[in-house]
Amino acid sequence: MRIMKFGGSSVADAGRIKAVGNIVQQAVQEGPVALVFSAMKGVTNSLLEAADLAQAGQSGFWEILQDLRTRHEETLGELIPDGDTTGTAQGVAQLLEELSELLHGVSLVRECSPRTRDLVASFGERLSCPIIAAYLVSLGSPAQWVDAREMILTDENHGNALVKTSRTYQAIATHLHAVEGIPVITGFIAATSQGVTTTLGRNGSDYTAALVGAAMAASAVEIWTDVDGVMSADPRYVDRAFVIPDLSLQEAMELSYFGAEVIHPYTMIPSVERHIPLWIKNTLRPSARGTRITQESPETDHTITGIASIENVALINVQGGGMLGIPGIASRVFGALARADVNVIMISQASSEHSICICVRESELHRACEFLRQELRTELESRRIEQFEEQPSLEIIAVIGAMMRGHPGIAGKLFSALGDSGLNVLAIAQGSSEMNISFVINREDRKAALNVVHDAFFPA
Ligand SMILES: Nc1ncnc2c1ncn2[C@@H]1O[C@H](COP(=O)(O)OP(=O)(O)O)[C@@H](O)[C@H]1O
Ligand SMILES: N[C@@H](CC(=O)OP(=O)(O)O)C(=O)O
Repeated sequence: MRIMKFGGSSVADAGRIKAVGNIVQQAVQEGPVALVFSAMKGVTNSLLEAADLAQAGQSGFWEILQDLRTRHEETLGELIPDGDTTGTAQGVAQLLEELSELLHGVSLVRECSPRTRDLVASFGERLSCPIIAAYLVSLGSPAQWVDAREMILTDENHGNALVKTSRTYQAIATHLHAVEGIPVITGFIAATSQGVTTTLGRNGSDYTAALVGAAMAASAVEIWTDVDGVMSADPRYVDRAFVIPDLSLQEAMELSYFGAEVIHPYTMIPSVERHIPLWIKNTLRPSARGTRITQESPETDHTITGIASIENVALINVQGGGMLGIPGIASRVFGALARADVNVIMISQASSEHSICICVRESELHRACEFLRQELRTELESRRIEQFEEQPSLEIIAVIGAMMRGHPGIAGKLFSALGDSGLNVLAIAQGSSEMNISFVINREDRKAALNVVHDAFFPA
């Protein structure tokens, strides 16, 4: 069985969905498939924006609701202009009515808990899948849409729920074996054992596909998107970015961790466990080979494999001569950030141990500093810590590659290229795996730095 996941870019409008229909009809000729779909492009962002507006008591969420209604009804009409879409249209209308009541409730109580946010975010996939399933049926492919909340079991960590994999694998296998025809599965969403809706983290439909692949012992998991594969850098910023033909799972994890949103970091885990190859394919150019991701480290004559970047990050710099003698200062810093539920993206510590530099998402900067100042208030008052500096509006860039391990001179080449271009580096870190070197720069230097590094390691 092939698991084929189509992201928001592949179902952005009726035209894209028709291209997906052609790809699916071809695939079905070759053997059994199960399909995973995301919300139409931009819908999840709109839903989360509507939740924020409703929580703030701003009426703008009504316009978003109306736009969603129009977009989904028009898409259904364009896909099936002549067939009977009454059932599907009624289902879409009912979902949108439910969403409307939910957002109205949020606006009345001026509160949107992480649990409620997950429920709001879930409507994107719940709207797209019935429409796509109805379209495939209209093409003569016996498709049946499946609500993944009935199969994927998670904990209660809303927004980034942890999957209970063994029970999930059993539930997926049981559920899908009962589906007649082609399963059209909602990506991104899941549920707790109490049936409360959760989500797998942004970009999480890839992970859904990998879970389905693992549960069904698939021959391959294919991530269909709008680029020819995993590229040597984000093609939106680096014109000379090229498709990486083969990637190891570890390299793919590093690239996705450091911002290559083309694939969700957790996607690789089920594949590692079950030796299932992952493919990144282009819905707009299905004949292109794509990128194959497997356990093996492919042969390459490049010293690095790719470059990734994470935008909207911030640095917290804690510095002071008095830090030298403070036992466990680092663990206290990490303890405070853990209590703040802040994810540390990168850390670099001066060898003199008198400074610690931490990189976090900009959206978590305020909370991180609040908890850190609380934890270090004694040292701050006694001036043993002299400096506590926050730097927002930054960017992390990482160079990644299995061949970097034990290959001297990469850091030198990287930072001399940046220095020669007058690009200032604010912090540096190297992963213990020696498969990545990451550094922090000002946000406005992002495009220049990505191209300088790409030219340095992949000269024309
Ligand atoms: N290294 C990379 N290789 C390929 N695409 C990348 C990379 N880094 C960032 N991207 C961006 O990721 C996008 C695909 O991810 P996403 O927008 O989530 O697609 P989908 O909606 O299909 O899930 C591409 O259009 C590209 O702009
Ligand atoms: N719709 C969800 C899940 C997802 O994976 O979307 P996409 O496949 O478009 O990245 C999101 O936007 O996060």
